[in-house]
Amino acid sequence: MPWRLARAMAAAATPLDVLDLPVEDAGGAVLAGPVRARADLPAFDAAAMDGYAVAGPGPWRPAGRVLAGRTAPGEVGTGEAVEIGTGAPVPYGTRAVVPYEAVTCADGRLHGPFESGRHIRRRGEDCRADTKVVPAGSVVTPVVQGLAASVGHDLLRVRRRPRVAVLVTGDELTFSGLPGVGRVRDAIGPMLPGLIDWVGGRAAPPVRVADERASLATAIADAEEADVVVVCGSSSRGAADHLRAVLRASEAEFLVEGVACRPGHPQLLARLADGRPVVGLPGNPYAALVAALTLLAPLLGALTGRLTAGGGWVRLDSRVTAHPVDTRVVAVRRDGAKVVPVGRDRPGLLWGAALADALAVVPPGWRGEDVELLALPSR
Ligand SMILES: Nc1nc2c(c(=O)[nH]1)N[C@H]1C(S)=C(S)[C@@H](COP(=O)(O)OP(=O)(O)OC[C@H]3O[C@@H](n4cnc5c(N)ncnc54)[C@H](O)[C@@H]3O)O[C@H]1N2
Ligand code: MOO
Repeated sequence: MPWRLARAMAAAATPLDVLDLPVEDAGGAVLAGPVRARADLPAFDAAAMDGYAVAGPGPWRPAGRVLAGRTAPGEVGTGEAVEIGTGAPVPYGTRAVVPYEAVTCADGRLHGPFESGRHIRRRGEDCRADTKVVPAGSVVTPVVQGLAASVGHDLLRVRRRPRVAVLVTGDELTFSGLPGVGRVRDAIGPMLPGLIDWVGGRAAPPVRVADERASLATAIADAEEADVVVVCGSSSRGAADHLRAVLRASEAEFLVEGVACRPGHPQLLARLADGRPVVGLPGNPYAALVAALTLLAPLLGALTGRLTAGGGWVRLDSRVTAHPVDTRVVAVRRDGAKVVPVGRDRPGLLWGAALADALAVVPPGWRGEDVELLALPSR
């Protein structure tokens, strides 16, 4: 299947259910509806400077004080100056606030410039009640949490974060210490939880599965709590690769079975009989990363209802060569206005991707047109 179509297949999943979370706990979730202001902002006419609220030109006679937090601001009359703190509600009749620095005192009178409307934040001037301030599908970032609180929200309606089971196959894998003859350190188990979290899911700790058909079938069946099951390795056609056979035997429906891309062509997406998706990632770690960004990231994005934020389209260094029929996915970094290949991105090696700013999607037969960038997790 062409790379772009495979990605679109993954992105067609139906979003999960919604829940209301306290603003403080909603970080990282995706908004199920827009955030609307629940009140005018500011909610009252307020001083923007520490100084004096006045009703017209000076000189003024000092007439009391209002500090922030007061609810009854009183009144300011002609020729009066009410001392006021930034953020405090201005007294009725205020036409300007004159900052302390601009005021001098002589003969018991205050003197200073008067400019009608100056240094008053009028009710609703930042935003009116019911204005949509953040669109549905946005990620609740720390800034969104702050804004949501400013406009009066205690709870935010978000999509449930998909729970992802990660099954790591490969009898040759070791999980600590050095690789050696016939022994390969698991690199996908340590990579996936952070990547899944970054795209809005929640990964359970990776589960090791022996290269046996029955073990893989049992592990998939046991992952019943998961909204998505990811199988690492076992995606190809070798004697120890059982994923396709297990899925066929369980009457799963294949949505994507192989993608015309390099690396990562054996990746797959299927739907279990109960509707839950299974993503098969190739065992080669860089191929697994490419597949995770091709199928898993758009799938989790769709389940959370996340607005797709592409990495943008850029001009790519002409040293990159295209493949005649497959899409190439290449580790790149920005170098001024250009994007250049990092190298060290063979299927089994994460070195290039670890140094890269993004992965560039180079279509088959590419001849120098702008290419799409896939963002990589930055932390
Ligand atoms: N006859 C064919 N053989 C292969 C094809 C093919 O089209 N026809 N495709 C090749 C490509 S491309 C890839 S990628 C691999 C995919 O294989 P699997 O997904 O079945 O994975 P394994 O065979 O188990 O492992 C491949 C390779 O990756 C290493 N590996 C596996 N898991 C991990 C892990 N968690 N961390 C680090 N390294 C891992 C494993 O030791 C192997 O070296 O198939 C090719 N063959
Ligand atoms: O397509 Mo494989 O996934 O290159 O290593």
